[in-house]
Amino acid sequence: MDPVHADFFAGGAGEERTLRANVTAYDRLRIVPRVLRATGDRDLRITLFGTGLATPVLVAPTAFHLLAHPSGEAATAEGAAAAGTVMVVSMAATQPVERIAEAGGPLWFQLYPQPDLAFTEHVVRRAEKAGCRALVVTVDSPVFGRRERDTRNGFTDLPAGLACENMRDATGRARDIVMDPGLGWDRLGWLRTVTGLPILVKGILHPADARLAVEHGMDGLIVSNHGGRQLDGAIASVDALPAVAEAVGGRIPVLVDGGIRRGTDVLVALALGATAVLVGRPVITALGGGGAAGVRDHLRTLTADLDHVMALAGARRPADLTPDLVAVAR
Ligand SMILES: Cc1cc2nc3c(=O)[nH]c(=O)nc-3n(C[C@H](O)[C@H](O)[C@H](O)COP(=O)(O)O)c2cc1C
Ligand SMILES: O=C(O)C(=O)c1ccccc1
Repeated sequence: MDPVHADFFAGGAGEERTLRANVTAYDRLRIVPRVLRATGDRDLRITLFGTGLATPVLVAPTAFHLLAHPSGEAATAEGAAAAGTVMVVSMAATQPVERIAEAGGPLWFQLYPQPDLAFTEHVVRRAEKAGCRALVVTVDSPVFGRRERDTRNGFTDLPAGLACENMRDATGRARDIVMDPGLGWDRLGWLRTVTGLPILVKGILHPADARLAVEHGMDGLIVSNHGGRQLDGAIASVDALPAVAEAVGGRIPVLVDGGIRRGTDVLVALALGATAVLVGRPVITALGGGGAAGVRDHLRTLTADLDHVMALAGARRPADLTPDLVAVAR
């Protein structure tokens, strides 16, 4: 991979404190296993918004897959489908959602609501028609994070010949994605009138915002700091999870992403109140190294690792994972 693109994928905002914290937070969380629970074989299947999944590990929305592999997002979709899980297609995907959907599903579509409402509605319609089963609205990006690796490398845009294919308007031109500092809950209310798809808000860290998400009729939320790429210094996502899960109180599914690398990380996240987790950078690495098969194998390996550590912790199903199984190391 071009080192400039590798830096784009790997990097975070500012000092990269939050990027690191997402991973190191899991180092401080220890599992308090149960024994003699006679769990037998594990069953990792979950159902989200009516879709049955083989695993509680989903693919997070990430931009520009054609920079990682010549088969791009289509290969990621094929790999996720083979592993029996959801791929969240980024609004900054480098292939059309229709083509990605041909390669595999189930898909959800990630949206940065654009100030141009008619255009936003057009993008939503495309995602719906392509068969996407939920919308993931990213709300942690009122402005674009400052990623200093990209600044140093002079990486500002996609190379010639590549574009955000789902940003094409009626004239066929691919528009730039606008980060909108004017985005508020009213716009999510508007979006609700535009689509019948389930809507998840991505980028919740504060329990008060989690309560607002429920009050505004959101169908799910994702505890996330955008993989440390937006607000450097933001709380690690797994550290924010318990208070958010408590505020939601089981009314809607709570998902989490950021720093999930091992089965034990998934176990801890589910125990602290997540219904499912999403994985970002490891999927890009797997895509770059092995295309669709790489993505499939990565997701299967992570799921097998989860299965293994659940056996060791005395849990049969994701629902068996409760907060008492996690202690903070001193
Ligand atoms: C290269 C890259 C591109 C990303 N692009 C998007 C995006 O287009 N939309 C979005 O909502 N999140 C985006 N994210 C954030 C991810 O969805 C996710 O929150 C994060 O990567 C999870 O952390 P992890 O990489 O440690 O697993 C991106 C992350 C990376 C690393
Ligand atoms: O890099 C990102 O994290 C991201 O969200 C993004 C959004 C738009 C274009 C490119 C990347």
